[in-house]
Amino acid sequence: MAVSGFEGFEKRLELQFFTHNPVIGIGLRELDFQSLEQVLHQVQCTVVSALGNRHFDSYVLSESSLFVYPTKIIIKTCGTTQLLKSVQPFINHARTLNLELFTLRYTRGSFIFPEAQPHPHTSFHEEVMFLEDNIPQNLCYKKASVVPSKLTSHSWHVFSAGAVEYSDNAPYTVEVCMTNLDQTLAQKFFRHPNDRKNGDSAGREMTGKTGINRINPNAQICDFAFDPCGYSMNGLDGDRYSTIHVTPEDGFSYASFECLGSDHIDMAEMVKKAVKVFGPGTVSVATTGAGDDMCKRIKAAVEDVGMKCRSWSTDVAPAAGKVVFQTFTSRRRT
Ligand SMILES: C[S@+](CC[C@H](N)C(=O)[O-])C[C@H]1O[C@@H](n2cnc3c(N)ncnc32)[C@H](O)[C@@H]1O
Repeated sequence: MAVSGFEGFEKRLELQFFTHNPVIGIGLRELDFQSLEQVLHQVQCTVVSALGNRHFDSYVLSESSLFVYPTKIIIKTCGTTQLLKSVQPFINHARTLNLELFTLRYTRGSFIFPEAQPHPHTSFHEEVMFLEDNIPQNLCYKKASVVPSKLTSHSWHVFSAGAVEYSDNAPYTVEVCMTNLDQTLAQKFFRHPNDRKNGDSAGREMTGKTGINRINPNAQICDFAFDPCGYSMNGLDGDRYSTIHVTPEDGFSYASFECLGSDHIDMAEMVKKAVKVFGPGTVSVATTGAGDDMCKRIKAAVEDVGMKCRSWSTDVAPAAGKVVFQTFTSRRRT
């Protein structure tokens, strides 16, 4: 944990694999728990809770979340974890299952405590160099971008690489980062001393009391409350995941909401409900692979809960598609 405070902003890595085998079966889900733990050990985090369904496995980590699909891995870690150290081990494990990497996407916001980050995360430049050194040569459609905003402390860092160009039918993702949480709402993510609960039961209680369970009522939820404070959850709704992580400590409070998009869910409504849970002073929304209509709907939904859009920036990467980065500040608190 950083000396100055806990770094809530996550680093997120998405790895997509392909196989020449026409029958994929459970693919990467075949990796045993011990192998996953070995990779997580290099990243410097552990599994605290797990839940799977017919489509994928989800793990709540001591620092955020891991999702394993048959041909895709999404891992998101915060604090001073060394996320990019998982790239090579995951590629090697996948090879044992005849799966080859064909796209990689790394994203993160701007750290609150950048000076506390260890190698290979001391700067975006270092992260990009490390990635370039650790991905196969055939991932030739590459781009690194820092997508700016009008809020100087918020920019969106994206590195993507693919063996093929981005295709429009890939699902879109929405990554919401919130800082300066309303103190009364953040207090709900502190445990009561001597509550005689474990991380799972205290997490379940927070999920209900904060309204997180109403963001997507169809989702199965795997939740965990840290001691004395902090909360993480993974939501499973068919083949779509969602995830929330909360650092409630005043001075560096942070919460994130992330969800995989589809035509079957009202994403804008979900983002709106998630922002309402935390009453943040600042919100950023990074949408990857969605159309402008969806981004406009999300903007309107966030503005509906007392936020004002301050900036809207766009970047296009050959392997990731269009990235829209929007920032908002609270009308109430400015
Ligand atoms: C892992 S959670 C959520 C992470 C997420 N990226 C975020 O900051 O919203 C982090 C919160 O849990 C608290 N916490 C308590 N014990 C922890 C532990 N053993 N490992 C990581 N975080 C812990 C931290 O102080 C922080 O408030």
